[in-house]
Amino acid sequence: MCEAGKSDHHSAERCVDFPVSVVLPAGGTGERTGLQTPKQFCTFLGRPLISYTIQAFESMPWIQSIVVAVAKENMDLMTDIIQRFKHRKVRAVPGGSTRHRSICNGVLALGEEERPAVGRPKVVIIHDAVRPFVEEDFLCKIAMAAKEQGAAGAIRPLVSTVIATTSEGYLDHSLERAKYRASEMPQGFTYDVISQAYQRCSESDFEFGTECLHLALQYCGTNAKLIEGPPTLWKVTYKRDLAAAESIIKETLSRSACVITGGLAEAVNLADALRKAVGALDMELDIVPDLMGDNARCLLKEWNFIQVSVSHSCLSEVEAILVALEAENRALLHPVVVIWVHFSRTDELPVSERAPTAITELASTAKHRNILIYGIQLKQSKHWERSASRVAEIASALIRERSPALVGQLLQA
Ligand SMILES: Nc1ccn([C@@H]2O[C@H](COP(=O)(O)OP(=O)(O)OP(=O)(O)O)[C@@H](O)[C@H]2O)c(=O)n1
Ligand SMILES: O=C(CO)[C@H](O)[C@H](O)COP(=O)(O)O
Repeated sequence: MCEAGKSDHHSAERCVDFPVSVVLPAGGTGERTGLQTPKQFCTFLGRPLISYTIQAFESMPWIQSIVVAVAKENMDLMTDIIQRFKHRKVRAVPGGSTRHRSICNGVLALGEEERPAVGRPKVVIIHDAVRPFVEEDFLCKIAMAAKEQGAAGAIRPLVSTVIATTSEGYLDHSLERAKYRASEMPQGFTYDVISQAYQRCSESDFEFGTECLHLALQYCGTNAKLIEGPPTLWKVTYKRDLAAAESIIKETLSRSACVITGGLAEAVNLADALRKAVGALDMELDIVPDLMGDNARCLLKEWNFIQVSVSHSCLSEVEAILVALEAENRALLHPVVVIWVHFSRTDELPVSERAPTAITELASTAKHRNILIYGIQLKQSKHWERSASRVAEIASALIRERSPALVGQLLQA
């Protein structure tokens, strides 16, 4: 059995040693958001929601292929998203007029796979495109249970009581809440169970049904294993859910940063003071002298960089970070934040007066490459440690907000 709870690719790969493919229904219009754009194509930090969901699955090495079912009118848009964000395992197929029809098209497409390297899957995971936060250890449990039982699905406790109403709008009866669960996604099925369920189900199921697990039970006699999932599995349904999703994405990107000091004693002291101060703001800092050799691992790990420059140094250190980030193609999926902290001596003219436009110009070029540069200035003085906690507050706010409007600004600590 899987070493449940461990979110590392290797343990998941050891557990899931059979072919798994994913169907993402993304053919809806998102009427309940009240927006023109279907919610799966709404963008967060410059990237559509559907790309976040795809990326979550694509990053798991044991997922062999992903089929996305989209409305015909959005097929070009979807193809563009797949190319722009370099999704490698994905194929788009036409969706249907209901969610079940879209899922069925995706399952059929898995059976008609033409690429010889991608065989018919043992297990098919079905997951709404509008649930972007899927964790590997949980998905692993669903895949394993689906292989063993034929079907498995995520559940959550109900937050409200479910009641039945009379046709006149009065209370008929209420259900005992503790006995019931909300059925969420992902769900997993053996390929044979889900394909037979869709071959056998009725037009009425296709038109009005909302539950794939029910089709497996009714048409294949397969009782699904139910597994309680994390709260982040919730479905983006209303406009407020889009704001909540954006806030979770920003929070995930803001947990840590890499501080580059150049090895100078004053910069290292400042970096240590920053580390203490951001600790109180729930952020962790890695402090390195440069991004060479082993330290280059920060380029692969971090979305945020703080370059501490002392005295007369210029923006060349920031330029070097940009070159390194571009070489790694780091800003493809998320905007990367680079904060230049300039620590000047008391007798020195502030950068804002020496080279007022340098940071603005550099930031404006970098912004087109999805790298957001901000500047913070502080002077060495007896009270510089107090200023250091101010730098930490400003840096943490810039990292959390990732505001394109503030790029190129040189703020005073
Ligand atoms: N004909 C449809 C309808 C829905 N879906 C997908 O099923 C998932 C869950 O459905 P839901 O949240 O109901 O999405 P919408 O149908 O788009 O929303 P609404 O009901 O508010 O219109 C979404 O990823 C949606 O794109 C689909 O693939 N094909
Ligand atoms: O969670 C579910 C799985 O059983 C829902 O049925 C699914 O997400 C469809 O959503 P909606 O009914 O809003 O189209």
